[in-house]
Amino acid sequence: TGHHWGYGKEDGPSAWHRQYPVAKGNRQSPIDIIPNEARRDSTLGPIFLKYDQCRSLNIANNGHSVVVEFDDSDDRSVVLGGPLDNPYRLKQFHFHWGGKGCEGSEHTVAGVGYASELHVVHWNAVKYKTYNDAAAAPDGLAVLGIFLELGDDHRWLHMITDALYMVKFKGSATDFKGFNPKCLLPSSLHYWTYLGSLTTPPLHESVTWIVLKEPIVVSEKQLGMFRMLQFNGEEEDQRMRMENNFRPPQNLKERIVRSSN
Ligand SMILES: Cc1cc(=S)c(O)co1
Ligand SMILES: [Zn+2]
Repeated sequence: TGHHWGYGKEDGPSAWHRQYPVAKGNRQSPIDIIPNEARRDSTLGPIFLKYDQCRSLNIANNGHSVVVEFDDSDDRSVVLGGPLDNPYRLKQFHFHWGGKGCEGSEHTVAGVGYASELHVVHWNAVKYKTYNDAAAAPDGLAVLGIFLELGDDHRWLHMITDALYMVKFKGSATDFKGFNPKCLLPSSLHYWTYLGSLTTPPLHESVTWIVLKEPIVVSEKQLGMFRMLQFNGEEEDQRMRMENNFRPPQNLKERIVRSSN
């Protein structure tokens, strides 16, 4: 009920602080990553993505993005290593993108954005009993950020774009079994890491960000399929194309970004 947040003029990122004051906090995301200012940290090991036993469940339109959810009832699929003190359980992944031909990533690199950004969300089930507890804790979440740049068709992205017509409207969902996000990774797992937040309300400052340096390549045609999604529900008479669902970079404040070797 009541006025919900969105990406429009009245309800977009510049207005979120009214209902979510943490929007002006000290560890907000995304940020502009400046490679030359990132601290190379030899104590930062590689990250490991153990996704072989992952079990995808469904794909849904939540009115803000398209989300693929996983069975997180055990430690079958986790991310570990790098800046993380223990394994974090795979929960969901979703995307942020721009309008046709425009930038739509959330993190930028030396002021330059990409066409889109994939977020793979994991939670600390070692320290927290539920995802919701973890989502509100300073070391509760680990989100892998992967940039999408425009070029040739991505060999596997069609598995997602082929399903988008089933989740056109807010509140729609459909079965989505047997999808392994490993197929959406670039060849290198070199990364930048820093302490930040969710990039959508409630903007909890609970995320250890791991942003991969190497983008994956998708075609304008494939990315255009995401823009067939709508922010609105089927019953709403105001049709709003789902695009530009990204938050702009936030103040780094007293943080440093570290770089894997
Ligand atoms: C949990 C979660 C994380 C991100 S980054 C997002 O955009 C929405 O929900
Ligand atoms: Zn996100």
